[in-house]
Amino acid sequence: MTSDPRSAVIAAARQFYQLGWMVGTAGNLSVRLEDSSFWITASGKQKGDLRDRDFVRINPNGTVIESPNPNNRPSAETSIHQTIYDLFPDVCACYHVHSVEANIAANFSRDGYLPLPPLEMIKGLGIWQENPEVKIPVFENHLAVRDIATEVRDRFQAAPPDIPALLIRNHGVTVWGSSPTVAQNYLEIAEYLFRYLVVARQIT
Ligand SMILES: CSCCC(=O)C(=O)COP(=O)(O)O
Ligand SMILES: [Zn+2]
Repeated sequence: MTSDPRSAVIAAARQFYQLGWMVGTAGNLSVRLEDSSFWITASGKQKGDLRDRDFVRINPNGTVIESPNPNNRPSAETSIHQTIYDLFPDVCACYHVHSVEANIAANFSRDGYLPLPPLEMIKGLGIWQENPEVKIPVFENHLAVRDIATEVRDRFQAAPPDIPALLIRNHGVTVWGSSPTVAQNYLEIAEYLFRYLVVARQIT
């Protein structure tokens, strides 16, 4: 029997919380199951000590199909996860966090993209090029999260992203991968690159 994939998400959330990326209930993490439904963190949960009961299971059309606690509401940002799973059939985990560095770095963007530094770490995002010119898409933050999700869908259908990540300005980063471990690695690399950009601006 395979273990419940929520355990990997709970461990990741604890680490991200300790890194200061999920303070004050910020962020939401999801994992997709074989039947295409996905578990997502319930809205407003403290992310440092999640339990299996702190999730909601969503079917691909966005409706709740399982809630271990009747008081749980799906993450307010479920529509973004739903959009990513719909656009990318091989994706099994989608992680969204709020770091200080991501919010500063997003403001270095131009014309809806943030160029990333050509560091060796880029290989960890699946780009194996000499002096890679990689950019992360940056979306405006909207009070109506569905508007962000619609913009993500429209833009990615027209131009798929270089890397499995997007930024929402003054909000945070979202990454996705083929498993919780892959998504965690992508998130750690993205945050490393944001930190690099912020520090580089300070010393150059
Ligand atoms: C203090 S976090 C504000 C909402 C947000 O951006 C977020 O990531 C958490 O929302 P959720 O509904 O998933 O708790
Ligand atoms: Zn958020």
